[in-house]
Amino acid sequence: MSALLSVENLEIRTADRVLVSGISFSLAAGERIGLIGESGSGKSLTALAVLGLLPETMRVSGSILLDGRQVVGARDRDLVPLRGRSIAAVFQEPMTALDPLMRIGDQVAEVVRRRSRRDGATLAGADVKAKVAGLLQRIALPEPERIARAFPHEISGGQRQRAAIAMALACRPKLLIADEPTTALDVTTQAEILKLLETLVRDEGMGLLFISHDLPVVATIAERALVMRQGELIEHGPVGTLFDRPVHPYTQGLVAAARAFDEALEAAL
Ligand SMILES: Nc1ncnc2c1ncn2[C@@H]1O[C@H](COP(=O)(O)OP(=O)(O)OP(=O)(O)O)[C@@H](O)[C@H]1O
Repeated sequence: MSALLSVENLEIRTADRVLVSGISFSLAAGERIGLIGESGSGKSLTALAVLGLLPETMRVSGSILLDGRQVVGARDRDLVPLRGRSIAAVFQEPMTALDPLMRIGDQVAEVVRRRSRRDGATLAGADVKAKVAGLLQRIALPEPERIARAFPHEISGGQRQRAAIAMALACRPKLLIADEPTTALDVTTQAEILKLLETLVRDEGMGLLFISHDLPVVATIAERALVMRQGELIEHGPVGTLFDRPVHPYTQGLVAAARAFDEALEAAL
């Protein structure tokens, strides 16, 4: 089976610094991969490269084949059809995806309309409304009708992230990139959003590239994980193996820290 995403020897540099180098991995349709590493290790830049959204000042080399299309070196207008149909993203701060001056329901409706136009269909107003209601229901928002009428600042951070997820879902992408989607939320909301993402990705058969600095969080949602450090990929494998038999001292440190945290938590209970 050919990969949905295949990254080979990716290098990202500015005029005077190599920020990411020698990254190679592939992701099959429906597969869930975690990208883990400390702050500044190059996770977000790798994700932005896959989305074709790196700042213009950065030079990219290597190959990123997404759904059969080469992203490296592609013109932005050639990538527009890929975004939304093949790939969508959810970021740490939901306000990056939301328009502060537009009601939540209208924003989701906009994506539903755009997606159906790309499929060559024009939906009637009532059909759009029904699809928006269905999406808001699927992301388990309380009072979906009130939230559909609300502006982003009138709902909570967790609700905003759910709305951003609804917009990504409305694209029906083959691959979802989730870059630290729960970091800005409190612990209970984090767990709820993780569960929601996991269910949706499984139900839709979407591929997932889940970025986090938190190994236990990655372990709950991904099948395989890639560990990055200082712009390089230092270890990868099934999450169970990484947890039980980490090879690189950095990964060993991550596992030890996660275990120590678990033990401290248990002792406190
Ligand atoms: N626009 C930019 N210009 C120059 N350097 C940048 C830019 N964006 C990121 N970097 C640098 O590239 C490196 C990788 O950054 P990146 O954002 O990918 O890290 P990360 O692993 O996602 O970190 P975090 O977990 O903190 O988000 C860092 O050293 C960062 O300072």
